Amino acid sequence: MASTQDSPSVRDNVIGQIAQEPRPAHQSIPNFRDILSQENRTQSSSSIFVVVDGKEIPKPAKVPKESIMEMETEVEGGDSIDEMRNEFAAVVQDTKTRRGYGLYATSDLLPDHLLLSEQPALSFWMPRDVNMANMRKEIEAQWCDLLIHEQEALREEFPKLRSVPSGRRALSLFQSIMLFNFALEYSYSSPDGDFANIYSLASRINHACRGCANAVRRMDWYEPHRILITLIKPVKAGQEILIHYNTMEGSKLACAVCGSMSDRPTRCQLLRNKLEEWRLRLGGRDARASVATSAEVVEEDDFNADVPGPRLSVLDRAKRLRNKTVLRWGHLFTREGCDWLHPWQSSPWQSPPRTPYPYSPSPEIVSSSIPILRVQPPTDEGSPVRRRRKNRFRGTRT
Ligand SMILES: C[S@@+](CC[C@H](N)C(=O)[O-])C[C@H]1O[C@@H](n2cnc3c(N)ncnc32)[C@H](O)[C@@H]1O
Repeated sequence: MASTQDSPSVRDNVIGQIAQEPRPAHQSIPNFRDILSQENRTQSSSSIFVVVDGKEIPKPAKVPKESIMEMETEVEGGDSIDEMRNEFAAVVQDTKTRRGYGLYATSDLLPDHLLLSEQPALSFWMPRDVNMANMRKEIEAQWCDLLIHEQEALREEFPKLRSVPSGRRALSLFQSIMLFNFALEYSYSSPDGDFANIYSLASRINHACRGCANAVRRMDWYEPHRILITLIKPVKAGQEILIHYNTMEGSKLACAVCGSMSDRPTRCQLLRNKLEEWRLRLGGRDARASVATSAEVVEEDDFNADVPGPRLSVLDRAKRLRNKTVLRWGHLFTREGCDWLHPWQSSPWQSPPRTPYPYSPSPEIVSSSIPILRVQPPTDEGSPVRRRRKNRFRGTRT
């Protein structure tokens, strides 16, 4: 991978360009979304991140688009630092709650840390102009198009895929529906809305309200749509990583931390956030650590918004009311009755234990080797799955 340390970052360039352009008086200072959309329009470049000794160095890079495929082949196949970072930064574990599996940090990290930078393990092309039934058939066809060992690897990775057989030319209606539901549940829509991307680690992240989420997501505009998960709060080793889904699906889920059904935290959580902020301030730590400023979260999340806003059915509203009541009372109980607390909390009022920073990883973490799924074996011409799928749909896309 070419060293690009000295070159200015794409975003800096964009900011520079925006600053140089004469701006009409009525136009406000460009916000984060403007900068991102400018960046996305910079067709010939891509941002690359590199990690050295477990620390993220946002590597400013301006890479010609032609060389991106080459670099990614290198990353997919070799002992990439990027993969190492993902592997060591977070692990999938059973939350032992109704949330099922979740993603947990393996070390103590501060806000703004880029936790994951991951390529999709699988991406389904989602034609926009077809109805749900046809989309299900389309996804079924794409699944049947995969090689058996790719299907097997995915089935092993995601327990919810175990009812979907491998090596078949077609699926039964039940299997097809299971596959479709899996795709809807685990995928992040690409920024252009054309692909539903499923990631080994990022697709395991559970939902929290905006105030309680400790990370935000962003996705590369270009294929293969690498997802970037950045922390907005300090996390402790063993703490669950949570993002605000900001989708219709997310609006039906209770926040994993405070139980709020809206995108705002409960008052109790707000109070805890405030107390935590002051605790850190008094301790001379970075004050912005505790509470993500809503503005930041909104900026990043809105960029990823899949739907304009939640529109709940009567049944969903009734469920929401029921959950709200149950979860609110749950706060009165201890950890056993209150399964959304973080592992370090024995009660909702307890502050996280302090650990010195920078964190030096413990020997167990360094020596643990969590296999990373590589569904697409690297070849000289890129991934066979993607190539085959592209050929299949060539000429059919509008
Ligand atoms: C992207 S998956 C997350 C990983 C999933 N928990 C697993 O077991 O693999 C999204 C699904 O996780 C569950 N989930 C996520 N956040 C949740 C929450 N706060 N409360 C309850 N369930 C949640 C929901 O079933 C949702 O459809």
